[in-house]
Amino acid sequence: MSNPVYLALDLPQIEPAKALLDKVKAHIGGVKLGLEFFCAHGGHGVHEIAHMGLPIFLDLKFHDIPNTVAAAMQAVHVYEPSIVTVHASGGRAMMEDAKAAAAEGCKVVGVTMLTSLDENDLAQAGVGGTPHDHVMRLADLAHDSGLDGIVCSGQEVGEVRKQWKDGFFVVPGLRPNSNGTGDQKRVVTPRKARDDGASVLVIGRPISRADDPVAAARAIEATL
Ligand SMILES: O=C(O)c1cc(=O)[nH]c(=O)n1[C@@H]1O[C@H](COP(=O)(O)O)[C@@H](O)[C@H]1O
Repeated sequence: MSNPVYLALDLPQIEPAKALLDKVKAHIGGVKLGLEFFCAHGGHGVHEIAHMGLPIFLDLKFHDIPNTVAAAMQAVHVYEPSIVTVHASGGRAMMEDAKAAAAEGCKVVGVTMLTSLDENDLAQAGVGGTPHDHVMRLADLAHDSGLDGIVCSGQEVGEVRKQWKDGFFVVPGLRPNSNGTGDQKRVVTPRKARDDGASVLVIGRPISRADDPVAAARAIEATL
């Protein structure tokens, strides 16, 4: 892929979302439509964005019993996504069935530990060890379940890439500088994530909330 940046189009209104995408599309490689977009605009909104010509990453983070996730995976064939997310903590049978139900050529990736969490959050949930341990454990499970790759932070992607050489790794929680990490706790720069082996760089607010989104997208592209 020439440009690994997928813009997270987390916007509550469809027309501003389309206008933003139209402005920055020359400087990104794809678009990520997540829970906020899907709940606000539904399948119709996905089709409208797909018509703009960029690959679609449908980030609905499926997490349910295997039968339900497999049916949901079949239902999203209609959007022809290039990437779909499930939660790796949904377990082996769920991931196996999700991958079996995915369309040919669609990458199914397992969300390991959200980039908004740190070691304290793990401890509060009763999970021992470091984020690194937790991500590596779930990466092994996702690999053994036949997924194409995982979602993890840029702080782990280098180690995961060493273990899973042909994996497809999606990295969010990216900040081009130290300003405004917001709700993200495990952040790195886009350049570091790419150098450490990320396949896709998910970037939202550093572009969508910038005073000049085109300049922001261009500046990120120039660092890669
Ligand atoms: O699956 C994701 O895309 C995801 C996983 C994760 O661990 N952390 C994470 O931030 N994301 C998504 O990546 C995007 C990050 O947005 P920004 O923090 O605005 O760049 C959001 O759309 C999140 O839903």
